[in-house]
Amino acid sequence: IHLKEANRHRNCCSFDDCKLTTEWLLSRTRHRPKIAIVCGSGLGLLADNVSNKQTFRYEDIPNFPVSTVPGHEGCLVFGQIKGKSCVFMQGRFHLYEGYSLCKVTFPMRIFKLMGVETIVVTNASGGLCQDFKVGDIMVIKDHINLPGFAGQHPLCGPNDERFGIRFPCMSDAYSKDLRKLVLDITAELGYSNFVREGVYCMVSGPNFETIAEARMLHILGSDSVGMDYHNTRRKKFFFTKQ
Ligand SMILES: O=P(O)(O)O[C@H]1O[C@H](CO)[C@@H](O)[C@H]1O
Ligand code: HPA
Repeated sequence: IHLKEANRHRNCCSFDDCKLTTEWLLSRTRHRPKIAIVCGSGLGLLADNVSNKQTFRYEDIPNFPVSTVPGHEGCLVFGQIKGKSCVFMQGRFHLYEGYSLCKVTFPMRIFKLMGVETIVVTNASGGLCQDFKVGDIMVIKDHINLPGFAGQHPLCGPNDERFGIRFPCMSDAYSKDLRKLVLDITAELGYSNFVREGVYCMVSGPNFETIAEARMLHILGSDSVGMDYHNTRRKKFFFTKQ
């Protein structure tokens, strides 16, 4: 038990650590998801209505951190939506919980090893754009990784090419096709008046921004700000709810 607890905080994000966790999961589920959905604060209910549901508590998964924030259930849920296998994170990890960014992003490596190709990330965030209203949904088209500027980055350290290249290109981080799909579908549903596109800025939290900080982030080009690490590569996109 002590070792299990220690591993939650130990970095243990090596290829072998990730392989162990992936094999543990794949030997316990028949699901082979191609889509992963990360549920932000209060959005865990997205996983409630999947068929053939199978749930693992984070505390039972080797090397997985646990959720410590209210509104983050702490479960990995496998299931099908319209016949497509998906995996949901009911609760994500944050830098402000005391986890390293390597640990915060650990599930992304597991998803990659499991064969996931598309990641949908959702979170609660603060609107900076004057046109946004409380409750609007923003589809993220690009981001500013503020902690990354100060060396807080999960890809710092030795690079294992099995996970990807040393210098990933980020000029097309969020899939244009998927973003268009969201905008088309929400328009069809008549939601266009509260669905926006914009630039998300990550800060470490846990305090919300001062007025001066919020103004600065807006001047720098951010439309919304949150404490969630979403630094992703291709084929991924995410929503953020203001
Ligand atoms: O939806 P989540 O991930 O919780 O995002 C944001 O919401 C919480 C603050 O209200 C913080 O955790 C912040 O990161
Ligand atoms: O206004 C905010 N700022 C940072 N993180 C947040 N998460 C929810 N709202 C906010």
